[in-house]
Amino acid sequence: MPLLSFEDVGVERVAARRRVRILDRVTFSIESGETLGLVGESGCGKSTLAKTALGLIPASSGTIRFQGTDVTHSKRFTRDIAARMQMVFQDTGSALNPRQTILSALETPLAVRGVQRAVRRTRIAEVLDQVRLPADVLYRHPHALSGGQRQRVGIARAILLRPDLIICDEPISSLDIPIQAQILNLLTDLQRTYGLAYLFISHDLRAINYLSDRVAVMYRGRIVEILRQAEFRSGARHPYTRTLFAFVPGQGRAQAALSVSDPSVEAISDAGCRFRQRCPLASELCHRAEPELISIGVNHSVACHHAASVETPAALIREAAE
Ligand SMILES: Nc1ncnc2c1ncn2[C@@H]1O[C@H](COP(=O)(O)OP(=O)(O)OP(=O)(O)O)[C@@H](O)[C@H]1O
Repeated sequence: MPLLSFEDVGVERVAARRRVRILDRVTFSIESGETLGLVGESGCGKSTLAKTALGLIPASSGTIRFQGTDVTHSKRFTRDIAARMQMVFQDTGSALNPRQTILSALETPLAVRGVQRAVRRTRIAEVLDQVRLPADVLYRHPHALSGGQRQRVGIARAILLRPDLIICDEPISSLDIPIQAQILNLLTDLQRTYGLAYLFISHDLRAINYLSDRVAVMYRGRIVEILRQAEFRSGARHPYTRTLFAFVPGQGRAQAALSVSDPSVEAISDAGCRFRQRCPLASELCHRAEPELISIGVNHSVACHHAASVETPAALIREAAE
């Protein structure tokens, strides 16, 4: 049984008095202890997906299950499930209350669950040690800490209740490069200690590659490909996934492809493939019908009419070498 699963999940919001579809038939699952990387350009719906998983944004359609329990509607989102699914945010500053000391930020989730004071203090000392923060941070306020230290506090708070899944939404993008590497290593160590699963959302393809077992690629509100990390670079079938790595090894242009923001939401309601305007393979069929996300192998699904016929980057590289 997967830890978390989305089946055909849709999210609609009202913007400028119009209903817009932000997530469209999103389907994926995360197994216990694995890391699913989620990548896609700005505005494609990654944060919305994260908040929907946590019950913070209601799904308009589809089914969300956590360890087999249907949690699509927030009423089913019990305190127990909320404890087992935690989040680490991008913005280390606003994720913590500026008026609260770190001790109070870490004590509150335990106190509301009725954990005794002495047990709370022992657990807080334990998680501080695990995120490699000195005990004196407890008496400071968030503004007195560096960005990296604040993110460690965010991670400490996320592991306090021993969750099964942590959703990390761009957890390193506001940090300096050396600190980013430390946080990635910390996440890896904690995964081993707790048997954690991560949904790891990032624009940083190197971070995605470093941490993920599988990678889900999102484009304008839909998951267009899911594949094993080992195949992300060389076995991708969707033309959008392939553009992400079209310019390796420098990766600069790939990052540019990820930061393009053209989520013109109206286009989502069109009948055809949402990537067709940017796709070198677009055919008449792509203009007419939206491709479904279908399995094309072990741990590999793709939503492209031409997935079976296109050469993978690995094949193209081999061809060029011959
Ligand atoms: N409350 C809302 N009402 C209407 N539209 C919204 C709302 N929240 C987000 N959107 C729109 O939904 C789309 C997806 O937003 P979301 O923040 O999930 O994208 P993202 O992939 O996380 O982007 P980024 O990488 O920049 O954080 C965007 O076009 C955004 O403008």
